[in-house]
Amino acid sequence: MQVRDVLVSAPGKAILHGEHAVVHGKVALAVSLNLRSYLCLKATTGGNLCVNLPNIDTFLSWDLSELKHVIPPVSGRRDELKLLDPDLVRRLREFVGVTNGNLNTSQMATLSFLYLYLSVFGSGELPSLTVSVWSELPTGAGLGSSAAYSVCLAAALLCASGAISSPLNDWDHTARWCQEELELINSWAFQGEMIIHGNPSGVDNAVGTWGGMLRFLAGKIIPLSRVPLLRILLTNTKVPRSTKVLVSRVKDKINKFPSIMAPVLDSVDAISCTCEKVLSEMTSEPITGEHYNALEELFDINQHHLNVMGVGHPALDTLCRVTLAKGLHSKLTGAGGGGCGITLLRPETSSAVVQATVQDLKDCGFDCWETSIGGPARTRGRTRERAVQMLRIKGTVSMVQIDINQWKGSDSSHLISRLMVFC
Ligand SMILES: Nc1ncnc2c1ncn2[C@@H]1O[C@H](COP(=O)(O)OP(=O)(O)O)[C@@H](O)[C@H]1O
Ligand SMILES: C[C@@](O)(CCOP(=O)(O)O)CC(=O)O
Ligand SMILES: [Mg+2]
Repeated sequence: MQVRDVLVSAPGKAILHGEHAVVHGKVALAVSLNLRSYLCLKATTGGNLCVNLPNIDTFLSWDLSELKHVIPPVSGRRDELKLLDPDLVRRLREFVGVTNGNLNTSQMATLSFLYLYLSVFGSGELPSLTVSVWSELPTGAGLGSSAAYSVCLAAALLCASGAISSPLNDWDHTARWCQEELELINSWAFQGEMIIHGNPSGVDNAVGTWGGMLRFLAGKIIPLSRVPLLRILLTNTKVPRSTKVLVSRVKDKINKFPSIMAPVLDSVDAISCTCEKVLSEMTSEPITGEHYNALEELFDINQHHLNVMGVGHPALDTLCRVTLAKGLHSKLTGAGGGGCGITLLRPETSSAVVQATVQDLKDCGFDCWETSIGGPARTRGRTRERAVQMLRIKGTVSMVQIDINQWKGSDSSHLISRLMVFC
């Protein structure tokens, strides 16, 4: 079978409000980050399937003749992508040697890769491929690395199989797919997330696919096109955690104390809606200190709710305390239990204060960096460099034709060269 070589990229995300509650049908607001995952897929002739995942030290290869036996006898192309094929999952778990118990980092990534590969190609001849994925995102830290990984896999495999187009644009060395193709990528990425998370809401893969800021409610995705540019700090406490474990911990708590937890989830829903309203006001009227006061208070209230849900961590408490000492407000982002937090910076926050805060957080052993989210994200009518830069901010999943010179001197150059080793 003739497959196309593909290089794709998808962004990570930060959740402003609604993590966990979104799994239970409440509103979440999430936004793409200018940290991305990259995937290089190459057709080979060796009769095997190789996967290189340098972020998690996983380098594997299988004979296609062995893999063929994993495909269930009645497996065909499935159009219903809201549920996993239980027979294929069982066979794959046997194949990778975990029939019961939790999967580790490498097994989760391998299983979701093999699941998507066999689902996309299983009804025909299996192609010989080498797939390499590399990410700028910390893995398992709340910035949606699993979703960016799943979106890249879905986009690349669908593209290689010819199920979606490969519309490369010479002008900005990137290309985006049409809405129908993006919906297909998103629903396959959701399958990958189901293997990694167990019970994902779908918000992370939606941001990985469409980028920008989204309102997400029970599978419904509404892009928020008018949002102010916000300066933030992202802090990685480096405390490892697993989204799957935390999501199931919250579910247990809801089952144990339904009448106590329901109002908490409702309150988080109201926080997301209030935040959306404040953000919208900030684009339609002059921005005042009151807007920032409201955003800060919403962060504080939500952080308390997340502690009530049982997804806080002493390291996240430290983050909140250290930033508050400088007058800045923080909350965890993503599944919590460690991982990353987000701190809102006000327009008047001086670079001296930012630098001192970053230093204090580094002194706690955390990684911390300033970035921005939201803002206008149009790429049309700009120079190529600006377009590439804006695409990183806007963050839709895209095909990328990497010209290594383009990245020379940028922070990403060494990262991209590392990826190129595997391509
Ligand atoms: N670059 C990557 N390469 C391979 N697997 C990845 C990569 N990024 C994420 N993953 C998979 O996603 C899992 C982390 O997902 P999760 O616990 O949801 O955290 P996150 O907040 O980063 O999404 C990892 O254990 C791994 O299986
Ligand atoms: C906790 C949750 O709301 C977000 C998880 O994000 P992350 O995997 O921690 O980046 C789960 C979900 O929405 O599927
Ligand atoms: Mg995840």
